[in-house]
Amino acid sequence: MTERATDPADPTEHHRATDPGVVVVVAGAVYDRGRLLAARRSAPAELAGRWELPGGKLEPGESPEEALVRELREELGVEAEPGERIPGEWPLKPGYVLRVWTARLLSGVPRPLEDHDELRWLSRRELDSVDWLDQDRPAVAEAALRLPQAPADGAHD
Ligand SMILES: Nc1nc2c([nH]c(=O)n2[C@H]2C[C@H](O)[C@@H](COP(=O)(O)OP(=O)(O)OP(=O)(O)O)O2)c(=O)[nH]1
Repeated sequence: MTERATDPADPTEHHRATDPGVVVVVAGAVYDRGRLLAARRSAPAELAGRWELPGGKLEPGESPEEALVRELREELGVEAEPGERIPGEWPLKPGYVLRVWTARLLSGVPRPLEDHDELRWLSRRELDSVDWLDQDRPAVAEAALRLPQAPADGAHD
């Protein structure tokens, strides 16, 4: 069984997830050095070849942040730390909504282990260079607004 949302219409809804009507998909706007991670789906056929934010369905008893950490570990082989939720909620297919959290890589190099066949790190000006799933575009636009500045060339820590 998959965990479901209470009020898919309420963008202020952060953590309640009990409505039997809607499946919550939690995805990560994973940032590293001023770039956003994009993942190309390998399945199902109708989504294959399109790009998305990595993540997956909230499982019963999990917080969204826990789900995100689990999904990024399973799909990409990395450890990540969730940050803020990106305000908003985006309908996917009927009965599914997308919620997005920012995330920062703690360790590992992302690899397309599950559900994806290619990964790319995109700078702000490269964000339109991949064919995002239509339903992800508003979330990606919001994620872009929060893209941390890349360290300046030659900058010292
Ligand atoms: N992860 C993710 N899924 C998305 C996005 N946009 C979008 O339409 N989807 C769809 C694809 C899938 O139908 C559904 C998420 O399912 P999934 O297959 O990624 O989730 P999962 O890992 O929990 O799936 P499962 O294999 O355990 O069933 O939402 C997105 O940005 N990220």
